[in-house]
Formats: sequence, structure tokens, C-alpha cells
Amino acid sequence: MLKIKRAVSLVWDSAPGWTAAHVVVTTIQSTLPFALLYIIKLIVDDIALSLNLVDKTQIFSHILFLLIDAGIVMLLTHFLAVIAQICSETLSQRVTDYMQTILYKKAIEIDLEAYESPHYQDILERAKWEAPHRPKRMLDNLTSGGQGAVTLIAVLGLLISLHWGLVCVLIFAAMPTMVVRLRQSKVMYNWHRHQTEVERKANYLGHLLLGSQPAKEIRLFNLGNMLIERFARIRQQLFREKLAILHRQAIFQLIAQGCTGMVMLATYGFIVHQTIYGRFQLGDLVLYSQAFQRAQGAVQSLLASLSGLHENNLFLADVFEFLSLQPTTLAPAHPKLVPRPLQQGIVFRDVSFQYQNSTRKAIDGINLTIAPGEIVALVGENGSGKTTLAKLLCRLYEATAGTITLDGIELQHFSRTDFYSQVGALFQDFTCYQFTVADNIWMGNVEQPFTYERIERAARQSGAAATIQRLPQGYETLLGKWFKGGEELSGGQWQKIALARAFLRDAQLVVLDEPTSAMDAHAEEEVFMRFRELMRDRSALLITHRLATIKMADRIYVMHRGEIVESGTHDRLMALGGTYAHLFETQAKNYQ
Ligand SMILES: Nc1ncnc2c1ncn2[C@@H]1O[C@H](COP(=O)(O)OP(=O)(O)OP(=O)(O)O)[C@@H](O)[C@H]1O
Repeated sequence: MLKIKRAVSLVWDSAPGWTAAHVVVTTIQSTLPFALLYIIKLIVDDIALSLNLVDKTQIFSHILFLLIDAGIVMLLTHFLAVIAQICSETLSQRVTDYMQTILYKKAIEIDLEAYESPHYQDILERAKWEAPHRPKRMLDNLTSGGQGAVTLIAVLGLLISLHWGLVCVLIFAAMPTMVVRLRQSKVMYNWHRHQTEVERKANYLGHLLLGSQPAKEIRLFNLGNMLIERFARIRQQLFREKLAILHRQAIFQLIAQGCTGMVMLATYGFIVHQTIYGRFQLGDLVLYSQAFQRAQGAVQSLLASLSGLHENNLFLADVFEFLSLQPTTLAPAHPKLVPRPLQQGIVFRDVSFQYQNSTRKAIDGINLTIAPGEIVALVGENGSGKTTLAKLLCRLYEATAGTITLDGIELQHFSRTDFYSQVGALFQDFTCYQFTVADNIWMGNVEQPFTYERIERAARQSGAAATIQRLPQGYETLLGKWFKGGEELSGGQWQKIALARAFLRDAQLVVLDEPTSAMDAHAEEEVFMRFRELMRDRSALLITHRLATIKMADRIYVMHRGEIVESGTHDRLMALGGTYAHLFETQAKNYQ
């Protein structure tokens, strides 16, 4: 019941005016057949009366007047049908848009960690399927159920006057179908829920086959047919399972309808029997069998609405399950303000972290400091935990043990918005927004007004300015190939734009994970030459495999299997002759 109320209020919130119009129009629609029936009854009464009259002029004009009324009701019925369709379609659209917005808002609230959980992906997927149409369907069930109930109440009076037992027969006859329908909804729902991951696998294959990003490899490695076969195999499996359920349901439905049919036949037999033995007139036979038929139709429509309500209720549970998700890390009740400017900087104390569903720690017992104005570099082999450490510093994940403090205050004590406003970051998997160049850079700090002056400065700092100048519409050039007129950039050029985005943020902490990996040696050198100047009052964490570029770092931490194994300046680490010196010499040798 609560879910029905919540679904209706979602529909109402999406478009109050259209919801009201939809309900009013369908209510009027449901009363019109009775109005027409009543007018026809008046016409029949007049005709019967006219048979005994000598002067039929007056009664004929009255019948004409009633006929015009009937015509008006018919016209109104057609007119309302058109209006009802417009209301229904508009409302469906509004509900879909509204529900999608709600889903997007909820999705951005959830912790990043959730995206690594298949369970979360399943919940999200089901909510995406069901949210756009289930609330509106529920409203439709309610209105059509209401219509069925009105018709039923109207004919029930007639049936009771015939025999009260007929009403019981009507309800009894409907029972088997009702039970079967409720069971079917439950079986189908459970099957859908159970199959979410398999459906996601099929969708993933579809994404590989249709997406622009995998398109190159699909062609080069001739993966198309293999992926299509995998897709077809999954769809076949889903199809077979669904068909088996539908077969079983068809058998149950046939049995239920057979039972209903037999009860109905017996009832008609009873009415005919009563007529033959003179207890009913021929007119009664017609009237009561009509009434019984209508009542049966109304019961069927009521049942369809009730089982629809039941089904939509089940599926809406998936939407509400998603909407009820909460971030695992709650916002502090009394958040502290991020110190501006930083005095002591950032301190990691015995920090460890283990990813969800992972059996080992990605980083273990990390101790590290970044003072204000200091550039700290992280180096180490693949998978040693550098990016994980950067993500913890950006508070994209919470440490499983230990503390990370900013001027002595643990990161959890800041509101995320305030903390994020002080972080400028560039990760390896940065996003290439299919927007204009200016938008791509401005998105580094949308809280600040859009000004070309700031955007151009950030572009100069990242080395993107020269590339942008050569674009047909400069900063107003649309990037990417998704939309008409878009210009595609090279990997290194995209990286410069993304770096400009990180620089645009007026942040005290800058985190750069392989910021120049796609740039040519000349561009990279330019970026790092400006880097010290740029980071003057900021704290920077820099991750790179290109050791030549980090000689200028104030301190270098060397990571190995989640731990810090060495730290110090370039010169000190070289003198130490350990992992760093070995890595550096290996790289240097390759350049000789
Ligand atoms: N989202 C994740 N879920 C589970 N494990 C992860 C996840 N991301 C990384 N890991 C694991 O954590 C460890 C550290 O990964 P991380 O990305 O921090 O390494 P890295 O030093 O940045 O590597 P690279 O130099 O290749 O970028 C690896 O063993 C990796 O398998």
C-alpha cells in the first residue's frame, strides 16, 4: 500500500497538472457509457409511451431532443478519448524524465566504491529498467481499476435484484484467474531479478559491439562474430527460460479460464432454465444476461488492474531499493572548514586500504607527508598502490585503517563539497567530454563564473593553448565525434585539456596521476618546467613512471606491493642505491 502511495506521489510530483487532468478525464470517460445507456432508456420509454398516443408530434420532438443528447454524449466520448490519449502520453513522458532525473541525482550521491560491486550494478540496472514506466503504469491500474469498480457497482444492483447468489458466483468464478495472475507476476518478477546479471552481460556485449571506444579493436582483432555469438548464446538462454515460464503460465491460465467458463455456463443455464419454466420473462433473460456479461467484463478489468497493481508493486520495489541506497560514509553532523591556507599540510599515518571483494590490501601501513608548497612524487612498479593512495588522498575512498589529516584534521570531518573544492586532480582514466574546449576546461570549476580569461590561463599552463589556437573555432570548438561538427583530438592533446581542467581549479591540493603519459617529450618538459611555479602555494602529489621528470620533486616515495620502501630526494635515493636508483638507471640506460 505504501508503495502505491509513493508511486502515485512520484507521478504527481512529476506533473501535478497533467496527473489531475488524466484522472479527471478518465473519470468522466467512465461515466459516459452510463449516461448514454440512460438516454437510450429514456428514448425506449418515450417510444413505448408513443404507441398509445394519437398526437405523436410532441413526443417525437422529445425523442429528437434525446437523440441529439445521445449524439453529444457520443461526440464527447470521442473527444475525451483523444484528450485522454494526449494526457496519458504527456504524463508518461513527464514521469519518465522525472524518474530519470531522480535516478541520476541518486547515482551521484552514492560512493564511488559502489561501482565496483556487481550487486550495486544489478540494483542500478533494475532501477534503470523499471523507473521510467512503473509509476505511471500503477496510476493507470488505479484509474482502470476505478472504472471497473464503478461499472461493477452499477450492474451489481441489477444482479442482486435477480438473485444475490449470482454476485457470489461472479466473484467465485473470478478467483482462479486472479490466483493464477498473482502467481504469474511473482514468478516473472523473481525470474527477472535473478537474471539481472545475465542481462547485464548481454548489454555489455551490446555495448562492445556498438560503442565507439571498442570499435577499433573489434575490427582489428576481428572480434565481431565471436562477440555476436556470445550475445546470441545469452539471449537464447534467456529466451528459453522465459518461454518455459510462459508455457507453464499458459497451462495454468487455461485451467483457470476453464473453471471460470464452466461457472459462467452454469449461470447462463440457470437463467435460461428460469426463463423456460416461466419464472423470468424473455425481456428479463436479455436484460440479466446482458447485465451478467457486463459485470463479468467489469470483474475481469478490475482483476487485471489488481494483478497489474500487484506486478507493478513488485517491480517498483527495485526502484525504491535503489532510491533508498545511502552513501556508506555519512556527512559529518558539524563539518569543519578546510583550512585556507594550509599550514602543516597533509599527513598519512599508518594508512591501509583494501578494495571491496579483494582479499589483500592494496596499500598497507603508509606514512607520508606533503607540506604546503611541496611537490611529492610517487613511483613504483605497476600495481604497487600509487593510484589507490592518490584516490584515498582525494577522498574517493575511505581508508580501512589509519588516518589522513589536513592540518591535523581528519578528512572525514570536512564536508565533501568543501574538501573537493580544494582538490584539483587528473587521473589516468580522465574523461573526454563531448563539449566545447572552453566547457571542457571550465568544468574544472563550475562554481566559478565562466570567464575566457581564466580558461585561457589554465590552457597556457597545461600547454593546451597552442593546440586550441589551431582548432577551427578556438575555444568554442566542439570536441569529439559524437556530435555534428566535433573535432577529434589526439590522446596527448586530450590530456593537455584535462590537465588544464585540473589547473583551473583554485585548489590547495593538486593530485596528478601520470599527467603527461600521452604527451610528447617536448610538451612534457614544458609542463614540468612550469610546474614548480604553478604549485608555488599548493601541495602536489605527482605519480609518474617517467623518472627523469620527477627529479625536481621535493620528496620522492617509492612504493612496492602497497608499501613505501624508500623515500627522500632524488639525490639521496640515488646515493642509497636501492629500488629507485635501480629503476632510474634502467630507464636512463634505455635512453643512451
Ligand atoms: N577498483 C579496484 N578494485 C579492486 N582492486 C583494485 C582496484 N583498483 C586497483 N586494485 C588493485 O590494487 C592494487 C594497486 O593498484 P593501483 O591502481 O593503486 O596501482 P598503481 O601503482 O597505480 O599501478 P599503475 O602503475 O599500473 O597505475 C593492484 O593490485 C590492483 O589490482
